[in-house]
Amino acid sequence: MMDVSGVGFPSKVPWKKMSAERWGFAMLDRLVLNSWPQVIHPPRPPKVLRLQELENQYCPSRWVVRLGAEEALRTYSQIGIEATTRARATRKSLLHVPYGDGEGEKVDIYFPDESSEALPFFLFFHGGYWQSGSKDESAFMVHPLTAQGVAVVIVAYGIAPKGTLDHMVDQVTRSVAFVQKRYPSNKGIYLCGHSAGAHLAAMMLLADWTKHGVTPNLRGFFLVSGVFDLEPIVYTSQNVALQLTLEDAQRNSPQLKVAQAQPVDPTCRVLVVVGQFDSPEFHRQSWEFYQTLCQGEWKASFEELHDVDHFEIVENLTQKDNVLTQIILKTIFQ
Ligand SMILES: N[C@@H](CC(=O)c1ccccc1NC=O)C(=O)O
Repeated sequence: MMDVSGVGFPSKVPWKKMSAERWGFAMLDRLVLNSWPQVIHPPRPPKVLRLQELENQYCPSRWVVRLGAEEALRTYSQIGIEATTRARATRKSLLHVPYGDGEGEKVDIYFPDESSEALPFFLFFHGGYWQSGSKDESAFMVHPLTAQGVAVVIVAYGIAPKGTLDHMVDQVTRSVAFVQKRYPSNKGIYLCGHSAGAHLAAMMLLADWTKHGVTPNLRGFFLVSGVFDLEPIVYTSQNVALQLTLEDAQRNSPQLKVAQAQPVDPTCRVLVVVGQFDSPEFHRQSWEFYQTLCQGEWKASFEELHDVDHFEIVENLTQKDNVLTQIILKTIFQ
């Protein structure tokens, strides 16, 4: 018998909705990943099977239970486009504002009705495995947040294969510094990222602001269904466009570095949140990152959101009475 007693699993995954075959693979994969690179007994399964399962774990659309994978991706994109069209038509905004000289280094800023600049600023970094998505389809949360007096900034960054991950991290750092410089009387800067965007937001926990001539007034992080240890990504098809070496992946893994980093402001909140229907690997990534934050001096919390998958978790930010929208507003106005 395999000893699975050490295989910690922090959350309620929808086992009932998951086929026995998927459950078996998921468990097998946890055993392999948790013991990687040591040899485990009984012998490891054939390499091809492990790679297939890794691929599966890191393909969020395959874990959507309410829709087929392609339809889930289409719906996500459609809701993002609709929310962005509505935000641009109904909110006061500054669109395509450059935060740097590089191609595509632009932000869209959406404002509440009041004309003050002494507002909380909420920056959003979209997902898409650092190789898809754009600010032009990612203004999900603009309506409910601006309605409550929060300025929302949707950030564009140069995706792969043109952009490298190191460059994306640098761009995101400059976008945060830009907002602080442009709105020095802000009432707090809050960073939110989804999936790959949560990784980019988490890298800001490690940023060296001295190089940027400003220390942003960072008051909170919302890391939604993120990837914080990039090593497994190297072995998936996502790496065809990304071309990460193991060293690139380690250098850009907040999971490996955040325990040693010092918060600029120890009262800054870090919320790690994952959807109930995210894959076991996504649950592991979020839970382990949260645990590591707790070992350091970060004021971290963890939420598993009931009855949502990798895409609904962000789609629902279009709604004011959604649980995550309410958590965000409570954190900002506590
Ligand atoms: N090709 C991926 C797409 C994906 O992962 C994704 C798409 C939109 C927003 C976030 C995503 N995941 C991580 O960044 C999939 O099929 O799930």
